[in-house]
Amino acid sequence: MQRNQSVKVLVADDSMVSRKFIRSLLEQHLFQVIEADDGIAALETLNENPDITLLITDYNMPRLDGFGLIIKVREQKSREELAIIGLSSDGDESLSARFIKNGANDFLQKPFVHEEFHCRVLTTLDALDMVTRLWEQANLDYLTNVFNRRYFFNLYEEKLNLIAQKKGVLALALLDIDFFKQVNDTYGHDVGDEVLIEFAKRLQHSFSQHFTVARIGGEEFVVGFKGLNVEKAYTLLDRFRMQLEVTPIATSKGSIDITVSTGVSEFSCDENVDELLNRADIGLYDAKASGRNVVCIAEGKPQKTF
Ligand SMILES: Nc1nc2c(ncn2[C@@H]2O[C@H](COP(=O)(O)OP(=O)(O)OP(=O)(O)O)[C@@H](O)[C@H]2O)c(=O)[nH]1
Repeated sequence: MQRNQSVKVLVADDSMVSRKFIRSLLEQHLFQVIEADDGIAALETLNENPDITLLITDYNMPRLDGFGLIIKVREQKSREELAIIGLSSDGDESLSARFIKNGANDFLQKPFVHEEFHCRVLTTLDALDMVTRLWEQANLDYLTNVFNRRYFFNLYEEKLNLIAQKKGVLALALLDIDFFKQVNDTYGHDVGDEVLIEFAKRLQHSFSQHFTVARIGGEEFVVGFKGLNVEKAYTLLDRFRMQLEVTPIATSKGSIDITVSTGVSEFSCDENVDELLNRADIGLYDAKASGRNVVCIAEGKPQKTF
């Protein structure tokens, strides 16, 4: 029940009586309910509320019917992102199979027993939760909860091809916490973990609204700056570096001063992720060699803005 309070369900049905009835069943289980009176209104509502996780849709509706709605929705959202349950009072026995072929997760024939309705909704949402958990285990870093290496490489293989086709720009930063071994040696591995978690939070806070942040190794993180050239990325990264330097990380063993060294490279159309990352690594090597706590543009000289 507690989970249900955060679940938004969209009910698409042209019959107000039917919508109100389904709403009352869902609200008994504390779901948040939104209504739409046909397929077009449902599409608009889904666009305005990207956090809807379940769509319950009737088959016969004016303007756009249940099948048309599902086909349109599935162009944007997979079964793992948005669950759909089809409903119909039409006696056509092939409807359930057609609903599912078109992309519904499940189907219910009207009229239905309340208990069956609740079972279908809960089973569909449980399956969605399980897929989400599996996806998170495969793609998020277990310690810091930012994207992991696997996610980053998969995403960027695709992204670089698209950027090359469109002649877009992208800068890639490789960030490595300075003297991190000393943190572990002085305070213990658990405190080292606390530092990594807070460092990742700060990176996310600074960059993840517009850019991709991932942990790709022990104390190594990447940020992919799609749409930015290396100079613009440098400015953001150097601001991050300065803020980190003056804001110690609070841990269970007290505040710890941390600095970061960063290498940043700009995508050139004929390279893959490994090559781009290798060039950022050359920048990182320069940053470490020049004394750390600095951002270096790949194959360039260490630069500070002050
Ligand atoms: N606590 C913690 N430590 C980790 C984790 N992964 C890697 N490390 C540690 O990170 C440290 C990295 O140390 P080094 O590669 O020697 O680099 P450094 O001490 O940061 O020195 P520079 O990079 O040269 O500034 C090692 O001590 C690893 O054991 C982790 O998940 N948790």
